[in-house]
Amino acid sequence: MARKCSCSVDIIMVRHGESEWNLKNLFCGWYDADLSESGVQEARTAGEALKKAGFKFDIAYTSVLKRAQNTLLNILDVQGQTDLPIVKTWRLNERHYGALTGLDKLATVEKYGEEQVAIWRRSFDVPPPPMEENHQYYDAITKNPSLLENGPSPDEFPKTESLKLTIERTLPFWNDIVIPKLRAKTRILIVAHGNSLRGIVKHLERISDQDITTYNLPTGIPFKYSLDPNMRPSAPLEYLGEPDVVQAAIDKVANQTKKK
Ligand SMILES: O=C(OP(=O)(O)O)[C@H](O)COP(=O)(O)O
Repeated sequence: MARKCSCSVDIIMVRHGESEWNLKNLFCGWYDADLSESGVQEARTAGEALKKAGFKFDIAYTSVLKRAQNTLLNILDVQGQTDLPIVKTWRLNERHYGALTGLDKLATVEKYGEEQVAIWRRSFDVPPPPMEENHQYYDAITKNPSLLENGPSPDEFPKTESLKLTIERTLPFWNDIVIPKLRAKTRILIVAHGNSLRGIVKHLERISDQDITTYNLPTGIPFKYSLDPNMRPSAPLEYLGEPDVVQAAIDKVANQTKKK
């Protein structure tokens, strides 16, 4: 009888809980907004879901931005692995939202129209206009100590990013760091952002440039991939949450640019 092979390996990813700027409905990108009160609660609920499902990890990866880092710390606090090694990388940062950083999403729709904002927000390869030095948040971003310590080199530092550009700097992390660890059966938790994770999901599920434009990830709900020996998922991502709760959280993100 042929031996059954448990060759698949799981990886868990989470978009951080609601941030103060998600709550205010502002484009955030590389601005270092912290979690809102509900964001902290979402993170703790994510920790409970992981604990209930019995997940244990060997290492966690997160971005250099505090909304992702604090989500991770809250998850680990609840799930019981506060001593887990944590690696921070700018390659998991949210996409840089360029000149849109700090703008209200609905006010931006009113000024530029729904179609233009949809292109900036969800098109695959059209970046928002670049952030110039006179931008209100230029110094807050370029002088953020966390970004100076663990960020990109000055020549890699973006002024804006499309999803395509975001994927181009996230994939080296996936291919060079995550894949070898997964091959060694390391149990990995990644806590990152809406668009850096959309990039990874697009890559794994081979979602087309067109279809990714309507794909949204909810805040604070962990999802799992089981990857085969070729590091390909045999199925779409699986959320650790009730389907109606997941769908409501996805719709909330999709509707951020729609009038109530
Ligand atoms: O910073 C952001 O994402 P994040 O809250 O996942 O870090 C963006 O403002 C998300 O906005 P979007 O969903 O309009 O791309």
